[in-house]
Amino acid sequence: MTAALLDGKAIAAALQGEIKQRAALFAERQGRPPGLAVILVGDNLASQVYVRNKRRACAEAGFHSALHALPATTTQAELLELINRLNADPTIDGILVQLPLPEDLDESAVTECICPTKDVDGFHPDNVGRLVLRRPRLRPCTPKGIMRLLAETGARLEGLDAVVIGQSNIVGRPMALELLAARCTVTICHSRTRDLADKARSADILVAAVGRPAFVPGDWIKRGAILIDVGINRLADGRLVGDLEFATCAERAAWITPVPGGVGPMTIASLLENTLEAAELHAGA
Ligand SMILES: NC(=O)C1=CN([C@@H]2O[C@H](COP(=O)(O)OP(=O)(O)OC[C@H]3O[C@@H](n4cnc5c(N)ncnc54)[C@H](OP(=O)(O)O)[C@@H]3O)[C@@H](O)[C@H]2O)C=CC1
Ligand SMILES: Nc1nc(=O)c2c([nH]1)NC[C@@H]1CN(c3ccc(C(=O)N[C@@H](CCC(=O)O)C(=O)O)cc3)C=[N+]21
Ligand SMILES: [Mg+2]
Repeated sequence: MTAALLDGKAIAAALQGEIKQRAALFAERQGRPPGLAVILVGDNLASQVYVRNKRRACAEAGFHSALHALPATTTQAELLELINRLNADPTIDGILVQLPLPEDLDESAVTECICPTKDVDGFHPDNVGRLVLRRPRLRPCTPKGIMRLLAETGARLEGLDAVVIGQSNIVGRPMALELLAARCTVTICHSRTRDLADKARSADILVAAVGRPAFVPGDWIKRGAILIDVGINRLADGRLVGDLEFATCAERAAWITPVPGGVGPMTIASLLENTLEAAELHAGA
């Protein structure tokens, strides 16, 4: 078997086309477009690339976007003051603070300062709690985008064995909750997991969110599995690769996401979708 490619780039482009139309309708009715504020603290190079991609997507979809690029020396008080100003700004529907933050800043205090209806990352405890309770409002972008990719396979998810490698707040945990809501049987693995290869081999759906190049070899893959590669790893030669050993994994799987062009573009499409949903909440639409 050779896996079919789950083309995130193409699926995200189609989604963004629909979002653009909905945004135009919103702007016509409300007299303003949906607005996203992105806060970037310090000069992390990868973060600059992602932020550029996010702002480009906003422009293409007809959203208002405002970049707040702050120096690495920004204090916690200054950052919270900016967030409070954006919380009160009626032209801004979504606020995204690019992570990771420089060491001296407190990520959870910053996340909790964002108004939950403007939390387009879905990281605020209110939104996390809502996801746990299966009454989601704003859902974390990467897992949300992945659920859309899974829908594109046409597979019936109910009852499938899903294995998530990685338990971070931004990817692994919300991913597991999304899969559970779809009534998969979910296993979450991490750096202390024993017999990881066996766990992976049991997976009908395998999501790798580790951050190590080619971490998952082909002989960990069940034949016919759906493989989702979240990892974004920049090699010394400049190439971008995922967490899966792509060629050997693709030999066994039914579906596989490429890196680049898989999960990354879906994350950005979900961010736009969340910003539009937040705008609709704010407009009472
Ligand atoms: N495509 C996209 O849209 C996005 C891509 N990413 C990428 O996804 C990757 C993961 O991101 P993120 O979740 O933030 O990363 P984190 O570093 O926060 O989490 C990595 C997870 O992998 C686990 N892990 C590390 N080593 C092993 C190991 N040897 N065996 C099993 N598990 C292990 C860690 O376990 P433990 O908890 O025990 O330490 C942790 O849970 C990165 O490459 C990141 O760049 C992230 C966000 C969006
Ligand atoms: N508050 C916050 N929200 C995030 O959503 C968030 C974050 N912080 N910090 C970092 C991670 C990472 N992330 C990515 C988004 C897009 C691509 C993306 O566009 N990837 C392209 C290629 C990008 C490239 O060329 O480097 C692709 O996979 O095809 C990747 C990674 C969002 N994150
Ligand atoms: Mg992290």
